[in-house]
Amino acid sequence: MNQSNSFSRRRWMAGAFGIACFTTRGLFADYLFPSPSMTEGPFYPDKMPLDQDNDLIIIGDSLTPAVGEITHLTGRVLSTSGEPIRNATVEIWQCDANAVYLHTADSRTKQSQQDKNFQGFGRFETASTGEYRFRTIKPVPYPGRPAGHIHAKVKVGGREVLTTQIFVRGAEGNARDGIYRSAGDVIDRELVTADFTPVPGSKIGELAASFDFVIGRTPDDRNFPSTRRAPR
Ligand SMILES: O=C(O)c1ccc(O)c(O)c1
Repeated sequence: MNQSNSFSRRRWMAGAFGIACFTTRGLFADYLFPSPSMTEGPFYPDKMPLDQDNDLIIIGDSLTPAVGEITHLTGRVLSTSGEPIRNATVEIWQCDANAVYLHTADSRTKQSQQDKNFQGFGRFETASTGEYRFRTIKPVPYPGRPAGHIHAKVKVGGREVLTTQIFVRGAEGNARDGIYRSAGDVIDRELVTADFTPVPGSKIGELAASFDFVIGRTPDDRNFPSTRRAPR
């Protein structure tokens, strides 16, 4: 075996190795699981509140906060390859502590129960890190919906790219909630569930919840479970 032959054989092997790595990269690449889409439900606000900021606890410059367990909901908007998505608009809406939505079909019949200090809807636009934050309340059950949940919608460039819901890990009503159960398999339910944990040192019992919105589909989608991992 002469020198050049050996050299070219090594080159060929290196080339083949490179091609093999390239072609298998798709199988072994690490993609985030896309957030499952879930129903918008009947109560996306039909009349937007004047205050649509990311603090749902205080309306305008009111001094009276909403009733409920104050929750700092934070997270990121990401692509399935883990890139932060900037200029994404995250909208959330949920019923108040008395289970009344900011929607005339709901509040009309429950006016006296409505918490007038709960904003019911909020918006946040992401910057380059894809991060968002809201101050809201821990969601409570709604008649017929035993699992408390926060509705969410993500828009990019004005286009709706995801409508989903955020559920509370360990909530007693989860197992009885038809919409939670229909989210998909156990992984899908995991992907729409967040821990609501006490904020260390908070004297008023605030909670923190972290939830990433992962937009899109993995190239291999549902075929290679080993390549899918849950958002943190
Ligand atoms: O179908 C319903 O009645 C219903 C009620 C409340 C919700 O938040 C929802 O998503 C659906």
